[in-house]
Amino acid sequence: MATLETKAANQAEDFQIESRYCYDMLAQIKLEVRQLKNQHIQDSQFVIDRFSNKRPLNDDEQRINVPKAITCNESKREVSVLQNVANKQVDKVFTFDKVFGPKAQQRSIYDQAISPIVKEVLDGFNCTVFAYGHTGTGKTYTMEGEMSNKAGELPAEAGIIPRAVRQIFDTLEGQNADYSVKVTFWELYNKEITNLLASEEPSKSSEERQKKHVSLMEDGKGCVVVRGLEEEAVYSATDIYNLLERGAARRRTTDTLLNKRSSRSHSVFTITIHVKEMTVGDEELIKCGKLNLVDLAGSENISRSGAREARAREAGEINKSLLTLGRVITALVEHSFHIA
Ligand SMILES: Nc1ncnc2c1ncn2[C@@H]1O[C@H](COP(=O)(O)OP(=O)(O)OP(=O)(O)O)[C@@H](O)[C@H]1O
Repeated sequence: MATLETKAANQAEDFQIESRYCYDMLAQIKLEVRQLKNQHIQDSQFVIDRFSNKRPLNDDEQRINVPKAITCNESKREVSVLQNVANKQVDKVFTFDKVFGPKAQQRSIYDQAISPIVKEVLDGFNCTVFAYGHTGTGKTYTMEGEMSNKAGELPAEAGIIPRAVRQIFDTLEGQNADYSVKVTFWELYNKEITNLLASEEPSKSSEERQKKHVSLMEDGKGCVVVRGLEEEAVYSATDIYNLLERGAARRRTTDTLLNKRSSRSHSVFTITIHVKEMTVGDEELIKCGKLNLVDLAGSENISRSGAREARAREAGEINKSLLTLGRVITALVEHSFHIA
């Protein structure tokens, strides 16, 4: 009899295929939701862009000659999943807003897919970028990559988060703006939220630390807030890189058959920017934009990842939450009032 976890895993997989999210060991899907909402726009509107990014084969995969599972056609914006059914090649073709092949560099993905979103955040919009995909496909690499080198320069392998941070500070400083920037970084593991930026309290046991409750609540205005999560004020890109390094090192990861350092949690890094605008008369206008950068835990085929017992339960939780997220996004796209 199928366990609840296995059912959730199977449902998640079916969902991914049915809802045209092509998934595969080698394919990484980035899904981004931009919520256009600020002081001047009352109605919020959602724009969904889907990007597909295929990572290159790693050394182990090349050594054992892993067969090609997908191909990308960047100009046609298509990803084909290669399938052989009863000795017949029956490929499935998926179309995206933009497809990045295995040779795509971190910089080009950022410039084409993310930089326009960061500009909107600086204009006072709230935007969210999700990295979504099968385990081991490069979500954390794309979101974090290499943070920054000692000289504070961006290395070629820097991912979306360090690049977004750099763009935000370069723009604000270039405009000579009167601004403040705050960040939060937290992870959702099973049903527990952990503040990844909490200061170290070596005297306290992990049990005691967990008692400091951080929980998801509704604020009564239809918005979700994370209660107990303190925002950290930051004054430079380097401040954020230091915090990020501390936070990223605390994320729960484990060794699976599909990824040596697999993230077992969803992580959410949020940058909130307040910019003082010109004043008219006595009125002072503050522009506020928020950028959420979400690195989701990998959707997982439990048998292929080698997960057992607690790990299989954990994978079940991951798949269940991804399934729910998928349903929420589908409901937003269809402007439904209810989530099926
Ligand atoms: N474009 C790329 N170029 C080179 N190496 C990559 C690329 N994408 C991913 N990798 C490497 O592949 C491995 C798996 O990537 P990563 O940990 O980012 O996957 P993930 O999707 O976050 O997995 P999980 O869901 O299990 O956490 C890492 O060693 C990473 O450095």
